[in-house]
Amino acid sequence: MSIELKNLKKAYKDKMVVDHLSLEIDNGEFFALLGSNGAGKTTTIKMLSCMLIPTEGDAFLLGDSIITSPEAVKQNINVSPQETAVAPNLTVRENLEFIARIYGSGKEKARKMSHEMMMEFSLLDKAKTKAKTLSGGWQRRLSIAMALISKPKILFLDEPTLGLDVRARRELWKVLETLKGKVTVVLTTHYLDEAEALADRIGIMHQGRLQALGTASELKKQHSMKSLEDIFLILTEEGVK
Ligand SMILES: Nc1ncnc2c1ncn2[C@@H]1O[C@H](COP(=O)(O)OP(=O)(O)OP(=O)(O)O)[C@@H](O)[C@H]1O
Repeated sequence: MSIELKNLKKAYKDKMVVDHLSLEIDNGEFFALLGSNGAGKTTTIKMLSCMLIPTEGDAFLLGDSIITSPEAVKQNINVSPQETAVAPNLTVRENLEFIARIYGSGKEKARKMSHEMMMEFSLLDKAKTKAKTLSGGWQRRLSIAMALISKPKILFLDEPTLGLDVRARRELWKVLETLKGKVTVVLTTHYLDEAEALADRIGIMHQGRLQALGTASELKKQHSMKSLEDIFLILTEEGVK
């Protein structure tokens, strides 16, 4: 088991944002969390990545509790957040080296790891380009490479293809596909086709609760519907509890 959520809850005053979420995600699984705006996806990811303390409940990442062992959890994870994490005035290579150094690599090792990452992510010919001059798609690609340079066992991707054009999205999908089976990935997205194309399993959240869970074909079978979009619309309708 890679990730185990046990009755995870987050409330702001009397507003329940994540409502007793329980879920298990396997090692190497590519898991997509869907839900409309405000469903609680980002809050869930922030709690799992120890950026936000739950109001109640707990989660275990590779056996470590986010409440009692956040430092151990942080050793195994990384996040590519919604707002891209790249330093705009550093080049692609410098951004990667900077992160590798933060994670404790010496100068030579950081250089070597950055080179490997640039090869893996087809960033080599952009090595000397300042991040701020890259297109949104390439910035996001760099942000994911930066998140992977620490060799995390679990990677959280919050809306990785937000704002990208169709071609840039498809290009990024190819990159994400190469992660399958190697790293446990939890991805949030508003693109249902993205979840269907990439994820082993999909969870649909609505008002802080998990309304559905399964592979795309299981969800279609369960709801006797051909399209994930129709299922999503029914499960996330106003007033549905
Ligand atoms: N610091 C905060 N104080 C009060 N309410 C908050 C705070 N942070 C988030 N919320 C509320 O929690 C709810 C869930 O937000 P969250 O960002 O987790 O949703 P989401 O599913 O990621 O949405 P989106 O798809 O729009 O990114 C929203 O109603 C949001 O307004």
